[in-house]
Amino acid sequence: MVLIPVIGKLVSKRVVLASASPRRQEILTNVGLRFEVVPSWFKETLEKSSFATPYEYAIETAKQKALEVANRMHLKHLRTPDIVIGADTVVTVEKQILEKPVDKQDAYEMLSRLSGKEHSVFTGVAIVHCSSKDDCLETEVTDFYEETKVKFAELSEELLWEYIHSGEPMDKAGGYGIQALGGMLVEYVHGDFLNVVGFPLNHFCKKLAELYYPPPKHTIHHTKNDSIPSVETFENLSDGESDSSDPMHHKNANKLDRSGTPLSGAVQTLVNSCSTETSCMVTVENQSGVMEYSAKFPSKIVELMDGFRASKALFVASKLKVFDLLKDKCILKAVVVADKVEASVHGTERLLDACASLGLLDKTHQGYSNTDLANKYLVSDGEYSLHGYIIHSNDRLWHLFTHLEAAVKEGTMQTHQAFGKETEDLFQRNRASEEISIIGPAVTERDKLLSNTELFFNLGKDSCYHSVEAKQRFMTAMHSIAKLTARDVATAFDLSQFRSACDLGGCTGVLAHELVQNYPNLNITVFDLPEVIANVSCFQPSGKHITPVTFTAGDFFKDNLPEADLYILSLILHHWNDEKIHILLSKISAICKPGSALLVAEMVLDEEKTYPPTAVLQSLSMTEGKQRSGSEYKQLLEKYGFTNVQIKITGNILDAILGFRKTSAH
Ligand SMILES: O=c1[nH]cc([C@@H]2O[C@H](COP(=O)(O)OP(=O)(O)OP(=O)(O)O)[C@@H](O)[C@H]2O)c(=O)[nH]1
Repeated sequence: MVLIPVIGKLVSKRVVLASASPRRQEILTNVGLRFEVVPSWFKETLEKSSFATPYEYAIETAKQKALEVANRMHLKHLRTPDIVIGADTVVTVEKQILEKPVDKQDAYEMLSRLSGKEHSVFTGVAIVHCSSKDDCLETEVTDFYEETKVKFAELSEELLWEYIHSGEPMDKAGGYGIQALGGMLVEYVHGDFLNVVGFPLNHFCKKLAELYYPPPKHTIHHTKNDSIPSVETFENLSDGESDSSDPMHHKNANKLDRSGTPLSGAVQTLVNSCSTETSCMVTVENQSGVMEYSAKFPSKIVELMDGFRASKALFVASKLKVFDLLKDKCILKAVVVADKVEASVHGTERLLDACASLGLLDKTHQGYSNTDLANKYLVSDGEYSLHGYIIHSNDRLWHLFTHLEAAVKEGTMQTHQAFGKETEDLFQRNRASEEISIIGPAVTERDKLLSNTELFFNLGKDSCYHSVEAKQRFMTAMHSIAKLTARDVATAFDLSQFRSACDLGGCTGVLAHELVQNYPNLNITVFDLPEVIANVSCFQPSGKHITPVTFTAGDFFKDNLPEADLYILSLILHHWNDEKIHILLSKISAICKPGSALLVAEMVLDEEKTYPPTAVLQSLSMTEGKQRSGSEYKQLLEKYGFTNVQIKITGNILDAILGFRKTSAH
């Protein structure tokens, strides 16, 4: 979901695509952009020889297309659009610019020129921001171009004419459609494929990111990401001042913020599917020149309404270990799966079909098999398995969230309603003792039983978690999330200056192991409650090159903390109330020597506190703690004597915040 936030910046805007090209419409619709289509009347008749380069010609044509639409809409007193997008694609070969063929002969000449050669495809794009002042249209144009090199195979006369007679070349720059039959003519493509098709989506998103997010602040560092388009390009961005969706407002922006983003990994993929807008408004002009709008399906709302069904299908398939059955390229028919999971054939078939529709399974006439996504994240013993977290979501969070209405009305967690009277009693007892604990550093019995594992999952205070089996289930859930996030947290900053680190509430030690991998000279201690430490052995990585991590049992509210140059709080702060945070951060601040540091890993909210959805939705559990924005984390760390606070939006579930201890105590 890395792209969605950038596209999402346009959600509240009236966006118009000034193009009749169905390909451009499709490319933009596919990524969830909501827009109207108003084809441009601008004639592509600019004098090519007056442009020094083909891309300048393409950019200018794109600009004129967009401006023509902006002006026309304004003049006709239609509500002025916020943004008009224009594009123009040309092909160049041997210094000649080729546009769409005018007839078959023209197509023949174009394709003959391209045969056996490499050529360039340029698409110029113009993004025109419009505003209306004193009834005058004001525009601000941002433009760019993208070049892709394409090599054609040698084309025989017979093939050429057959292709031309297919009719495909006629509305396409250079006389071919790479996305269809024309793809058979192509030997290689160097660069953005979609640019050839008519719209350079990747570059467009980068441009939006530049426009809608201010330049990086000195306090926010950017994180590498090995996927393209990368987090670096869209993700490690910070929103601006008051109106984060207006590029004009970003020019002087200097507040800390996170990008919008999602998401990498399976959890983010799931969240993404809920944050996508896929409806598209098409505008057509009727005989009397009046624009008519026809709204397509409100897919986002439908997706949200169906969200619970999709979640439950995933949960049940995971619980029945369907994805384990179908791992290792195994293909099974529904009847076989039903037999193995001891369920009805009828029900299993429906469940498998649901999973196929959600992109978790592939269905062929041979049967069902895991998609790559399922193989990576849903098989229970996979390296990055989310199975533990999914089971936890089904067994615990699902029940909590069925009481959301009451939770909202009362403003409290609904653990007692969800899990029964016994829980309620325990909850009450702990509430009382918690109040006492605020006065001093003592913690409740319940707190002692909880590690950050539980806190992250908003488990609340219910007795079911006292059993060893239940604790291991939590730890498995926590472990799976840590596996997904540890790498990005560990590499968010250069930590090579530190010799010792202590991960407070570090649970099974996933982050600790990742840190040692990256910094082999780092001695790291995981400090967590005795009940947690007692269960960590089965979660440890094996192999001869694994550097050991030290596990120390203790309570970070009560006991002395191990000495270290670097303290780590991963998924701790968001859970606790201000009093508990005061106790903890005062303690860390006091033990930190000048030059040592505190690394915090949390989901960092944007300044409006509406992004990322994972964090915002988690707040609905009504725990005592809260999610914070980048500026709030900065302030919090500074309050406890940490300076030079840096924030990295990783693009993963967890972001990273690093602060250095000042020379004198605060
Ligand atoms: O491989 C492919 N190459 C090009 C195309 C399509 O070609 C046209 C390019 O023409 P232009 O940029 O002038 O755009 P129009 O279609 O005329 O629409 P406007 O309203 O924007 O002027 C474009 O449609 C590409 O998609 C292709 O499909 N495959």
